[in-house]
Amino acid sequence: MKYKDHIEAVANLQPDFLGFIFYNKSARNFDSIMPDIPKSIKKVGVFVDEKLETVKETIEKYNLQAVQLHGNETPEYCAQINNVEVIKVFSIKDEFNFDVLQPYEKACDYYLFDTKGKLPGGNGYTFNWNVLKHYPSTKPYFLSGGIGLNEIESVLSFLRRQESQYCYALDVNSKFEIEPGLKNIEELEKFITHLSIRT
Ligand SMILES: O=C(O)c1ccccc1NCC(=O)[C@H](O)[C@H](O)COP(=O)(O)O
Repeated sequence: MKYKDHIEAVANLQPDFLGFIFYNKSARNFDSIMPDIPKSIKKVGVFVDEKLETVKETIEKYNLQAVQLHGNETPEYCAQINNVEVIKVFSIKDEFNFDVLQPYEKACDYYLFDTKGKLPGGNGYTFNWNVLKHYPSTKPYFLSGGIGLNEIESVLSFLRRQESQYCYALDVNSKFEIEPGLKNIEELEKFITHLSIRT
């Protein structure tokens, strides 16, 4: 299957967001022609401490609707990205000081909680979601990090708990891959089906 057809197969699953990695140290770095994707799906550019100008140019070039920032981007940096949604990523292991969110409250649209690991993203491990019992904000957040088919029961259990009140989306990646950048469509389909029938 051509890469373009593969992306279209993922888009056929009708996710709310579809991420494209713009980080040349990643094995998933996107350096291709953007296929036509239904307008209902937001195309997300994933960046790590990228130059603001490059982020803005990439938004224009690929007509992105959101950016996901995995580096040490400051609130001031986030605030300078206009006309698209800004998802600021925070990496968590066993503990997290939620005070760091306060300066970002006005500067971004969503938080994304990922697992701290060797790489700035795509590490394939879950973090201790109990940490989110102390989530102090009302800003919607994405839950991410190591979520795969084996996590369905724990995700469903999490979604029934109070700390998931502001959980807006689930972000999945390496646990659904045949190889970096190539998703397993059947497994993604299973995941979506299980979650939409049983929540
Ligand atoms: O996936 C990458 O290669 C990557 C590299 C640099 C920054 C971010 C990256 N991925 C970001 C994601 O959105 C992942 O979905 C998120 O980190 C969770 O990944 P995984 O643990 O593999 O589910």
